[in-house]
Amino acid sequence: MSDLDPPRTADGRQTQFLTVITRDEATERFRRHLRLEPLGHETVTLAGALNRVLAADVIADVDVPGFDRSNVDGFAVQAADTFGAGEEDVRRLVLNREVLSPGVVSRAVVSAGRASVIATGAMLPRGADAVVMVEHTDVASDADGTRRVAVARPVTAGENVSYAGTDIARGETVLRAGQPLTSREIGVLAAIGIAEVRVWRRPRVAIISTGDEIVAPGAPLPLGSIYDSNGAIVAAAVAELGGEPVPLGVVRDDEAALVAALDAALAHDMVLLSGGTSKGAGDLSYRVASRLGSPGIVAHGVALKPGKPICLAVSHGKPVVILPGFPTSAIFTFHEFVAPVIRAFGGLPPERRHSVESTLPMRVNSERGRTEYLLVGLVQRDDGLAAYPMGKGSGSVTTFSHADGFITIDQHTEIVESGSAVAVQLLGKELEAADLVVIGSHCVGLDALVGRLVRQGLRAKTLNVGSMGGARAAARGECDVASVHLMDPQGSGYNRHLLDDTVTLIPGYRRLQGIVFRPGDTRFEGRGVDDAVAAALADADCTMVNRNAGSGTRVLVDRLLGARRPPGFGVQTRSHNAVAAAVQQHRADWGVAIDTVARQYGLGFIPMQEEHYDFIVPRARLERPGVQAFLALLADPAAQSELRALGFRL
Ligand SMILES: Nc1nc2c(c(=O)[nH]1)N[C@H]1C(S)=C(S)[C@@H](COP(=O)(O)OP(=O)(O)OC[C@H]3O[C@@H](n4cnc5c(N)ncnc54)[C@H](O)[C@@H]3O)O[C@H]1N2
Ligand code: MOO
Repeated sequence: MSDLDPPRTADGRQTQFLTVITRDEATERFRRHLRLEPLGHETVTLAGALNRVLAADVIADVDVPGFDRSNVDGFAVQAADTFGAGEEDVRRLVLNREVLSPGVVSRAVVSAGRASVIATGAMLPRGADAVVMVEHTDVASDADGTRRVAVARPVTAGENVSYAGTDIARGETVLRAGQPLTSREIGVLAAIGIAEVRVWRRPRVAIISTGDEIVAPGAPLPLGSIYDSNGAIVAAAVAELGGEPVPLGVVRDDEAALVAALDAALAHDMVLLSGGTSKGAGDLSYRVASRLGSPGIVAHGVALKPGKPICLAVSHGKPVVILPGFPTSAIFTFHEFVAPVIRAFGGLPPERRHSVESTLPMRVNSERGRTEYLLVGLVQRDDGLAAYPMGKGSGSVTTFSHADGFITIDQHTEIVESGSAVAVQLLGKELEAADLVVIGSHCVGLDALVGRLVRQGLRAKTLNVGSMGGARAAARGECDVASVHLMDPQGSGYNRHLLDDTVTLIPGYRRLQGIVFRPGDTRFEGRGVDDAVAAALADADCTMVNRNAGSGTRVLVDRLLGARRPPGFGVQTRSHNAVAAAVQQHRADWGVAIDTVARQYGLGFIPMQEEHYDFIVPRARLERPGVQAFLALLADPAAQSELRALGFRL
C-alpha cells in the first residue's frame, strides 16, 4: 500500500467514512448538541464598543435635550407679542439685560412686552415660548437708554424651540439587546451620558489550515503549493460576524502535529479547520477529529455542492468544524453551518437573506443527489435581471468575491434550461447597479481600461465567459460591451461574423499570437514558425499544450498541425496563461499564446499572427454614459499608451 492509497479495511476495501446526509439532517444533528445562545457578557467603554452587540436594553435616565432649547440665534419672546408683525408694522419689545448663551441658566423672566437675547443651544428663559431669528429683528436704544428689539416677523408658540425630552425622553428604551453598535448607536449612548455598555462576549474562534501544500501568504511559493486563503477568509468572516478570530496558522499533514494543534484550539469557544476532510490518504483532519468525544463527529458528508465533505463535530458543547479545503466549498459551508452558530454565540439574531427574481441566460447541468449552490453575477436587461453562472468550480477563490448571489438547484434537478426563472439569494444586502457591464473574454488590456473607468468613479462589472458567451450576451442585450477575439472559421477575418444589425463592432486592439517555448530550447530558439513546428514534430519527446476547441487560438494551432497529433495534443487548456504555465513548468515544451503572456512568464516567442481583440456593443446601449465613457477611453492617448506598454497594437 503506497502513501497515496486511501485508508482500507482489513480485507482491502476502501473505508467509506463519508455517509452523506441532507443539509437539514446535518444542521439538526449539529444543533442538537449545541446551546445556541450568547456565551456571556462584559462591559466595555464607548471607545471600544464599535461593532459589539448590546447585551441589555438601554433605558435613558435623562431627557435629551434636558431643557427647552433655542434652535436659533435671536430673541426669546412670548409669541403672542409678535402676532401681526411685518416689515411695515414692527413690534417693539423691551430687552432684558441678560444674554443667554448655551450653558447659562436664565434668571430674568420674559414677560409680555419683553425679550431676551438668546443663542442657539441656550436654555429658554421662564415666560418665553418662542424665539425670533436675529435676521428678522433690529435693536435700538431709546433716548432714555432702554434697549428695544423691533420684530418684523411673527412667530408661533414653540417656533425655533426644542422642548425637553423631544429627542429622547427619560425612561425611554433607546436601544435593545442584540443591537450591533455602529457609530450611530454609539452617538445615542453618549448623548444620554453612558460611558460604558454591557455587550455580549465575542466568541473566540480558533482557525487552523491543514495541508503540506499550504503556505502562509508572504512566504515564497514552491511549485505545486497553494497560499493559505482559507485561513484569511475564514478569520475575516468570523470578525464580520462579530466573533474574535484566533488564527493558529498552517499545520502540516502530520497526525501528532494536528492532534497537538486541535488540543490547543479546544481552549477557544469554537474550532474551525479547513482541508483534509475527504478521501485522500493525507486527509487527516477528520481522523483526528474522530477522537473527540461527547459526542464527537455528528455529520461527515452532506448532500451539498459545493461542500460535500464537510465534517461537523461537537465536543463538550464546543463546535469543531472541518471545512472542505477548496475555497468556494469552505466559505459556502462556513456560511451554511458555522455563521449561524457564531451569530447565536455572539448574541446576534439570525441573518436575513434577500433574494431577487431573475432569468438564467444559459442552460446549466447539475449533479443529481446534491443540492447545488450556483454562484451567479447579475446583470440588468430590459425585462429584468439575468443571472450568469460564475462557474469556476469549488477550487476558485475569486468566484465568491465576484458573485452577486447564488441560486439553489434542488437535488432532484439535473438540468435547468436556459430562460428559466430563478431566485437569486443576494450575498450583499442590496444589489448595486453597474454603470458598465462587460461580458466576454478576459484580457489584461481590458483590465487596464476597466481600471481607468473605475478610477473615474464608474461602477463596472466584468464577467469572463469567453468570446462566444460575450457575443451571445450582447445579442440578448445583457451587456453593454462584449469583449471578443474570434477568428471567422469560414474566412480569415476576426469578429465580424459575430455581428447582426442589433449590434455594432468597436475596434479594440491587436494581440500578437505566436509559439511560446522555454528560452534556450534549440528546437525553437532562433527559428521561424514552420521551421520550429517541423523541429518539434521531428522529436517524439517534444510535448505541446493545446487550447480548447472553439477558441481563436485553437484555429491557429489546427492550421499549424493539420492532421498531425503530437504528444500533449489532448491537453486542451482554456487560457493563454494555462498554456504559458504548462510550458514554464516543463509539463509541455511549446504551445500557442499571446506575446504579453509569454513575457509575463519569461518565455521565448515566435510571432505568428495578429489577433483582433474587439468590442461588440448592442446598438440600443450605445448612448449609455458608461458605454460613452468606455468609447472615449479607447480614443484617450493616455489609455492608448498604457495598452501599448502592455504590448498591444492599436
Ligand atoms: N475521490 C474523491 N475525491 C474527492 C471527493 C470525493 O468525494 N471523492 N470530494 C471532493 C470534494 S467535493 C472536495 S470539496 C474536496 C475537499 O477535500 P478536502 O477537504 O479533503 O481538502 P484537501 O484535499 O485538503 O484540499 C482540497 C483543495 O483545496 C486546497 N486547499 C486546502 N486548504 C486550503 C487553504 N487553507 N487555502 C487555500 N486552498 C486550500 C488544496 O490545496 C486542494 O487544492 O475533495 C474532493 N476530492
Ligand atoms: O463538494 Mo466539493 O465542496 O464541491 O468541491
